[in-house]
Amino acid sequence: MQVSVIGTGYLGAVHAAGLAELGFDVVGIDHDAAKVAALGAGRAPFYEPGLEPLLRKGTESGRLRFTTDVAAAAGADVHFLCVGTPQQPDGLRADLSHLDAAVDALAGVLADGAAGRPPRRPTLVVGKSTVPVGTAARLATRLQEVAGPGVELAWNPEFLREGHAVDDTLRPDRIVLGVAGPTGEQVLRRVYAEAVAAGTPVVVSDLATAELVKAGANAFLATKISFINAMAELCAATGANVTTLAEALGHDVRIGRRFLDAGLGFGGGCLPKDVRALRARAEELGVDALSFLDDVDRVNRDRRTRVVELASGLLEHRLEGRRVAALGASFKPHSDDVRDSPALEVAQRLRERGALVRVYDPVAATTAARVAPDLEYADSAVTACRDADVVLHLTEWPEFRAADPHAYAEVVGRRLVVDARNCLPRDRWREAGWHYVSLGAA
Ligand SMILES: NC(=O)c1ccc[n+]([C@@H]2O[C@H](COP(=O)([O-])OP(=O)(O)OC[C@H]3O[C@@H](n4cnc5c(N)ncnc54)[C@H](O)[C@@H]3O)[C@@H](O)[C@H]2O)c1
Ligand SMILES: O=c1ccn([C@@H]2O[C@H](COP(=O)(O)OP(=O)(O)O[C@H]3O[C@H](CO)[C@@H](O)[C@H](O)[C@H]3O)[C@@H](O)[C@H]2O)c(=O)[nH]1
Repeated sequence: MQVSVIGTGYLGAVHAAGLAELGFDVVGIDHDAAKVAALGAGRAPFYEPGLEPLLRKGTESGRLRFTTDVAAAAGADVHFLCVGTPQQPDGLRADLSHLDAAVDALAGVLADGAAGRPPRRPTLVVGKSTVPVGTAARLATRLQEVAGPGVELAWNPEFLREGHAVDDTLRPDRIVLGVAGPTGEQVLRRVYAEAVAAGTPVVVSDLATAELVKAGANAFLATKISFINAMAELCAATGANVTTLAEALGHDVRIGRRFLDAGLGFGGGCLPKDVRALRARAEELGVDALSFLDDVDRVNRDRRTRVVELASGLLEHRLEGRRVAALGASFKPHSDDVRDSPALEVAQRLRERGALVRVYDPVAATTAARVAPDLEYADSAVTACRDADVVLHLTEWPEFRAADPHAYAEVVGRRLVVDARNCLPRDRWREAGWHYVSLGAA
């Protein structure tokens, strides 16, 4: 089976490499020539553990290639849409212009009689991008108008996590198939045959339900994080400990411990924008019941302010010229993605207030420097801490948790640390002479 993957960013590049690994002939299409060149040479244009070996294996076998030319999709039987659906400038709704452009370009290639296209070949187009409910039905109509009735659209949302993307792609925890016609389920079951044989549950639905599964999953995860962060505020006000609280709540299997890590809150290219887009879409449809998502977003944004204020307070609210060491820049560990990164926002806000902020991140210095060039970047945590008046632990990379607080203590100006991810070994830091402050525990 020949497959095209349109949009080869964090989602599409891994999906394309994963499908080649499963034995399909794959062409990845993206209009970013630099990305295409890197991928074609077997190099990942972003940090994702395990992706490069897969890319190299695929490209060397000839099963995986990349191009900027959408006409290369003509020979494929299945086309996956993986382009971005970022936030519109209003900061709420999803911007579907990339997806519309990709569908229009693909429809032109798939139209009966288009150059290089065998006539009347049945074709499946599969949306994987995260979209507001109703998008798939609109795109299905658009595709059939331009490309003819032989082209069917399905929606197959993606649940991969950055930092675990390869494993999540090859061994997903569920497969959701939103289908509108006879071939969608049949073809996608062939695509995912290996995972299905290994016992991965498959949920088949209509298009709208599939779109809502994805939006619902991310909104639920975000709600869980904001819930524990709201409880962390209460812990801070009462001297209770949010980590112990989360542990005890998590023993109830109906609740579960995962996604109850209180701290600086959620960021990235997915959760923040998807929560806002779901809220905005519900409002457009006249459904007010999801208005609580405004609070989920507000609680989350407040965490960043709280860390800025905590750091400022420790420095007697005189930030001008004070040295701040920021440990972490990416939105989460094992990723170099700084889209809506809480860590980077805190660093930038302190810089705007006059602090001299030196950042260290094991992999995200390059991506961070692109969007925040006015911060200083160090090549090690110890270098970032040199002469610092306060140290902020902002992204929970394992190396920060494992570090010896004595090593940092020897180089800093003052032994003040804000553990914005609540996971440094506080007793060890205190024993090493640090004034340790966290978000949600005394
Ligand atoms: N990043 C994730 O972990 C993840 C996981 C699940 C779902 N998603 C969803 O997947 C979608 C893509 O997310 P991403 O993080 O990979 O975004 P991204 O910005 O990393 O990648 C999108 C890619 O699409 C390309 N593109 C845009 N318009 C194009 C066009 N007309 N033709 C060809 N290429 C085009 C861009 O150049 C870019 O390389 C979004 O809807 C996102 O919400 C992302
Ligand atoms: O208990 C927790 C868990 C996570 N986070 C933060 O939440 C954000 C998102 O984390 P995570 O969900 O692991 O990262 P993503 O790679 O953005 O993955 C989410 O977004 C993807 C894109 O839609 C989905 O495919 C995934 O299923 C969904 O988990 C990060 O900033 C984390 O630091 C917390 O603050 N506390």
